[in-house]
Amino acid sequence: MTQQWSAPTADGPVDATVPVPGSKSITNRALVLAALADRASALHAPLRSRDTNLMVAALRSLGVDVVDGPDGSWLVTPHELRGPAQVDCGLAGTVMRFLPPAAALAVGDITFDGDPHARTRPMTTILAALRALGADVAGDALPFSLHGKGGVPGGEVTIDASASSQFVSGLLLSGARYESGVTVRHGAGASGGKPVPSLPHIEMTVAMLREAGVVVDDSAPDEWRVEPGPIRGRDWYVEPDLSNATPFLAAAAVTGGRVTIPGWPASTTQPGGAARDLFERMGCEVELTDAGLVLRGPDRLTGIDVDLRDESELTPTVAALAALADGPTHIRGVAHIRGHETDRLAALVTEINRLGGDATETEDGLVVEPRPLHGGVWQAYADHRMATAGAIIGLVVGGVSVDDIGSTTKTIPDFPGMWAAMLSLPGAR
Ligand SMILES: O=C(O)C1=C[C@@H](OP(=O)(O)O)[C@@H](O)[C@H](O)C1
Ligand SMILES: C=C(OP(=O)(O)O)C(=O)O
Repeated sequence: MTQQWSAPTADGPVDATVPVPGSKSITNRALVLAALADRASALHAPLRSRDTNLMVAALRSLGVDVVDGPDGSWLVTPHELRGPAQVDCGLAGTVMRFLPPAAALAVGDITFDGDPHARTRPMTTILAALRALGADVAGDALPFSLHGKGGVPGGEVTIDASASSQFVSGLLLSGARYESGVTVRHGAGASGGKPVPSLPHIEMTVAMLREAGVVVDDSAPDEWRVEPGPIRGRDWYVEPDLSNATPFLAAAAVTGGRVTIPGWPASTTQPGGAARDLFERMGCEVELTDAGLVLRGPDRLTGIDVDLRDESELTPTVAALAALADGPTHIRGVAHIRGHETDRLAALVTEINRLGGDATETEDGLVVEPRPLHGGVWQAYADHRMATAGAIIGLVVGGVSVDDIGSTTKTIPDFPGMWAAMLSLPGAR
C-alpha cells in the first residue's frame, strides 16, 4: 500500500544535526562476506532497512545464522549454504546481483524473484557470467532459478558491465570461494566502448575484500582478479550512508540553513563522499569538523555542469537542487540509471516538469533550467531517491505531496520521522 505524504515546507533556514543510518552498500557487502567467511563476524551500526533486511532474510533461508547483537549490531555465523530456498530480492540491486554468486556455492535449488519493477532491472549479464563460471542458472532476469552444486569452478569471464557496476562487485564478492577464484574483465568491445559506471562502488568491494584477507589485483583498468582462498570473519564497522545524507544536506542548501551530519568519515569509498564537492560547486560552504560534516546553504544555488557517472545514485538529489537553482544544470554520464529502481531520467523529467519546471532528457543525462515551481503530486515510482528528491523540492515549494513516501524504507527506516525531526515539527521525535 502506498502512502501519500504532504511534504512539509520549511518556515525558515533549516538548522539541525541529523544522524543518518548506516550505508546500504557497506552493510550488504559485509553481510555477504560474513556469510562466506571462515568464522563468525559482527556488523556494527549496520543499516536496518528493507534492502538489508531482505539480504538477512535471504542468507537465513540459505542456512546462515544472523542474530541481533547488542546496540543494533548483527552477529553472523556462517554455515554450509543449502537450498531449497526462495529469495525475495525486493527492488534491491545489491540483493539481486550479490546473492546469486554466493548462492551458487550452496547445495540445492534456489529461486529468486522481486518486486514488479525488479523484474525489468538488468540481470542477463551477471547470470550469463555465472553460467560461464560453471554455475547452473536457468533464466536471464528475475524470476530465475539456480541449482547449487556445492561449489563453483570459477575462472575468467569477460562481461559488459556498462549497465551496472554491481555485476562486477557481485562476482568479486564470492569469487574467493570459487575453485579457481575469479577474473572479471569489462569488455569494451561487448559494451560498444561504454565505461563501467559507479567505479567507487567496485573500489569499495575491493577494499572490503582486502580487509577480509582476500588477495585482489585491480592494477589493470577494467580488470579485477580475486585469488581463491578463505574470507576472514571479522568486525565490520558500517559508516553512515553518505548518499542518504544528501537530502538532509540539501535541506540546508535550499533554505540557506545549516545541517550537520555526525560521523562523516574523513576518507571513504562511498561515492556519496563526492557530495561535498558537488554542494560546494552549487554555492554551499562545506566543512568537516569534529561534530561531523557541516553544510551552510547560500542565498541562491548555482547551476552546474557535472558528470555523475561515478556517483550516479546522487542524481535525484542533484536534479532536485538543480530545479531550485538560479542557472541551468547539465548532468552527464548517467545513461545507465534508466535501469535503477525506475527509469530515473524519465521520472525526474516528468516530475520536475509536472511542478512547472523545465527538465529535458539527453542521451546520457538531464538538462534542468530553473523555472518558478508550483505544488502537485510528485510520483516516486517506488524509488526511494525519487521520494526524497520530492521532499527536497517540497521544502521550498508549497503544496507538494509525494505519492509513496513508504518507498524510502528501502534504505532509510524512518525518513518521514527524520525529516520532521530535522524541521522540529510538532510531535517529531
Ligand atoms: O554496489 C553498490 O552498492 C551500488 C552500486 C551502484 O549501482 P550501479 O552501478 O548499478 O549504478 C549504485 O548506484 C547503487 O546504489 C549501489
Ligand atoms: C541504484 C540504487 O539502488 P540498488 O542498490 O537497488 O541498485 C540506489 O540506491 O540509488
